[in-house]
Amino acid sequence: MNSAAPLLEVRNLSRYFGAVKALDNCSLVVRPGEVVALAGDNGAGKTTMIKAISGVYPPTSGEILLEGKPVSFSSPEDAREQGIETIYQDLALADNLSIGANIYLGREPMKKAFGFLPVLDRKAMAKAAEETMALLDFHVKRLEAPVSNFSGGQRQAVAIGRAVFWNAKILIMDEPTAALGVPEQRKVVSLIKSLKSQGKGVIFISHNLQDIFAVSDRIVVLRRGVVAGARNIVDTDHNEVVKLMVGG
Ligand SMILES: Nc1ncnc2c1ncn2[C@@H]1O[C@H](COP(=O)(O)OP(=O)(O)OP(=O)(O)O)[C@@H](O)[C@H]1O
Repeated sequence: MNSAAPLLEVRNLSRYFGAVKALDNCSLVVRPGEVVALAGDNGAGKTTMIKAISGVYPPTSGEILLEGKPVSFSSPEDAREQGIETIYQDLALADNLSIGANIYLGREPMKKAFGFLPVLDRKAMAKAAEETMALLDFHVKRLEAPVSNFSGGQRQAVAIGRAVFWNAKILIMDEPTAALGVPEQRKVVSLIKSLKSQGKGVIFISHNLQDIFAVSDRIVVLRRGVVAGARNIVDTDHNEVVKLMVGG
């Protein structure tokens, strides 16, 4: 059992959209090196939960604590700066750019050429790409190739690498394996394991119970906006999780 102090604590979080209680009094905890799966049927509140944690929606009520301190986020950029990075299914990569350029996307490193002219620091980008991908133990033949050349799993690695490079403490992943073939799903599962070993906290949404059981320490099941159950993965099985998801 992981008894470290929580990296992230969500306390009694609610988010209403008019009369719709998308999330009602939901709590969860993520410790360093822990993977927490967020599961639930369509409309259960998973997306609302990650959007509330990542600064997209202010909660209607409740508290978010990061390393024990209450935080509030004015935007996803603000959440990112405080260490919470969300990777959506579209990955937000610029396809025509290299891994290094994607890592620095919107935060391009500049250097002075000839003592005065600011130019892109391509060496810094290449170094970031090399070091980050090595840290994730993920290897591609040509680091400088546009990321459009890469497979779905490799692109997922680039998006994860970017978050790691910028010191994310918590990575939230929305269906990271959904659009991938089986070998690529395995790669992403091993990437998530490497995040664990670096002490990151991971929250991931998945409909795929096999992936959930392969990589998670705990599972939080939402149903109609409330936490239907939270289990250590070793204490539950597919049957129980499905029951929690559908109710009754
Ligand atoms: N912006 C919004 N305005 C009004 N209602 C919303 C909004 N976003 C979500 N909801 C409602 O809140 C509930 C939870 O939706 P949410 O998208 O969080 O579920 P989900 O578990 O992510 O579902 P899915 O697996 O289908 O993506 C649903 O009833 C949804 O219709």
